[in-house]
Amino acid sequence: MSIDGLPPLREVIERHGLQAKKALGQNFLFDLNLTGKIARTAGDLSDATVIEVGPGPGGLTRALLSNGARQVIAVERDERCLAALAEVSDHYPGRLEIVSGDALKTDFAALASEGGGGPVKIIANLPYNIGTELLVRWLTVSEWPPFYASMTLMFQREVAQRIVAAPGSDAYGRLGVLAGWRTQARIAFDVPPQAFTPPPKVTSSVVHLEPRATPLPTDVKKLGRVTEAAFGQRRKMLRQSVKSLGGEALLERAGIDPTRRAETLSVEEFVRLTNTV
Ligand SMILES: C[S@@+](CC[C@H](N)C(=O)[O-])C[C@H]1O[C@@H](n2cnc3c(N)ncnc32)[C@H](O)[C@@H]1O
Repeated sequence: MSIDGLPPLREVIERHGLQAKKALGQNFLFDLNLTGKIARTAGDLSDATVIEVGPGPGGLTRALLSNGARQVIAVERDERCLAALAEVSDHYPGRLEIVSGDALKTDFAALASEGGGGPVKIIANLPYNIGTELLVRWLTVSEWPPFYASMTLMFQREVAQRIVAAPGSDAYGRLGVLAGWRTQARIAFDVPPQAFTPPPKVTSSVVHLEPRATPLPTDVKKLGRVTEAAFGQRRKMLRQSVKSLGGEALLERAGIDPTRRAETLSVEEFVRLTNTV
């Protein structure tokens, strides 16, 4: 037995024949200290509805529940994992809802509204192949403040660095502007490849994001067009890179020096530029 009273994860995996599938981005976490650390990064869960994407055999799910999550709603695509997850659900009666399906086809706001109330916290060791796409969807939800109070998510470190990047750094680009527009994001800690089974090729990082207290209103599609143009030619001066959107005249109207480059603009300046287009 593990400290949570359930069988050790390695045994669960073997008993249910859960060989990791690469196509599903399956890199499992067995270390309860580590899954506990991820759960604690999300803060107090006792009042929360937690949404987890990709519970797999239930390593992180178990940590969320043993760290007191009032309710966990977990969306898993791999039907082979459902029996193992049902055992976790039996161990924590009434606290784990398993949704069998594809996260990319899931309406998370609707799912959250079916929960028992309290703040919604998204916590996941995401499959790498769909992690960025899911994050972008959650950042661009039309209702603001959003349905979630926070997101605590595992990414490849390189992606995590792009999410939290500040102006002036090489990692700063479209993803950083989008994340900074809507949230305050920080890297909580790194996780080495050998913490996973099987180990991925690269180091991972847990990122914690909270919606900005003061929103920066703009049109997300327009913001996307501006950052695409600006970072499409990131080494060029803005008067050149945003020429198709109005070039020098636009930049002057927005009060931005046309000789600057995209990577020097703050998120607030990108929003101002977008609202001037
Ligand atoms: C990196 S593993 C994490 C597993 C487990 N949470 C852990 O930490 O050990 C990613 C999980 O996401 C699941 N997954 C992959 N694509 C998915 C999708 N489109 N929708 C829902 N789950 C998906 C995989 O089957 C796998 O269980």
